[in-house]
Amino acid sequence: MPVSDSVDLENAADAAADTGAENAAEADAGDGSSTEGLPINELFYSLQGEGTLAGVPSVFVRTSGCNLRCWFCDSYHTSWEPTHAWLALDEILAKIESYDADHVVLTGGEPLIHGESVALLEALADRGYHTTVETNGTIYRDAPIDLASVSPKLESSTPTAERDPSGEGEWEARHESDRIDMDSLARLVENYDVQLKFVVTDAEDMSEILALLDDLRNAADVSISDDDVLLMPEGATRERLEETRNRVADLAMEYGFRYTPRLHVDLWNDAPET
Ligand SMILES: C[S@@+](CC[C@H](N)C(=O)[O-])C[C@H]1O[C@@H](n2cnc3c(N)ncnc32)[C@H](O)[C@@H]1O
Ligand SMILES: Nc1nc2[nH]cc(C(=O)O)c2c(=O)[nH]1
Ligand code: SF4
Ligand SMILES: [Mg+2]
Repeated sequence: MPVSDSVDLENAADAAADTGAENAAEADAGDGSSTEGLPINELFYSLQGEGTLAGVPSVFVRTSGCNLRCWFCDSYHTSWEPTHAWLALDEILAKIESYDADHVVLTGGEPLIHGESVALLEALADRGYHTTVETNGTIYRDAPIDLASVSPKLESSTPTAERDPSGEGEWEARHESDRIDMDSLARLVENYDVQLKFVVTDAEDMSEILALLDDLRNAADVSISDDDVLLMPEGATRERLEETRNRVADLAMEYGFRYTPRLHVDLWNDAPET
């Protein structure tokens, strides 16, 4: 169900030169109070494809800019080569309200690098929407979030020179040092309903997931159920998912975690606005 009424990227010429997180974050006054709107890469209506709400019709708001660079990022034009239109909150809300949906998914890029995401979430809560935020878990913000869909990044996401999609590993060290922030993860699980959604390629990812869960259970003063831990196969295309999904399903059964499909990839492959 790709949607025709997508955001206008034609005015984004300046923004296209943007390196991502740095410039996008400049719009944030640093105290979560920026008023410049948000850099929007796409805004569309689809089915939630991942996690415990898979299958729920939802409006997706995809901000641009990210503080990490996963080599496998399925949203290349929000991270490695960001493009976006700057939209005022009113414009974003009007587009969301043009769809007949109760659920809104705020994603990116990394939506929580933008202070203005808080204002958007507050406006959505005022209007009665259920909000999911898809986040890499490195940034905590206080906002009305119904489901924090947190996807901590494993070592297997790091863009080494061999895996870098657009360079020779320039982001490797920064990604590796920033990908886990235990304090932010603990605050997220303490303050929100959370699903922890790990992108898994093979069995080598599992020891890191177990160690991270141990650390997080020690750091947070709430309990974390294995039911809230989801294994998601790595793959931005149907072809790639064919290689990973059964392996990951077997790992979910072996370790007693949930498996989540990537419904949108099954349905629409890697088409934009799906
Ligand atoms: C593009 S990210 C945006 C939100 C946030 N930056 C994050 O990573 O959680 C949305 C979701 O897609 C997942 N993802 C990105 N690329 C993927 C891939 N190639 N295979 C499986 N999941 C992927 C992320 O882990 C995250 O759960
Ligand atoms: N259909 C659909 N479901 C999704 N759930 C999380 C997504 C994301 O990119 O954050 C996503 C997405 O891009 N499409
Ligand atoms: S953290 Fe999310 S948006 Fe950023 S590069 Fe990784 S998958 Fe892409
Ligand atoms: Mg996606």
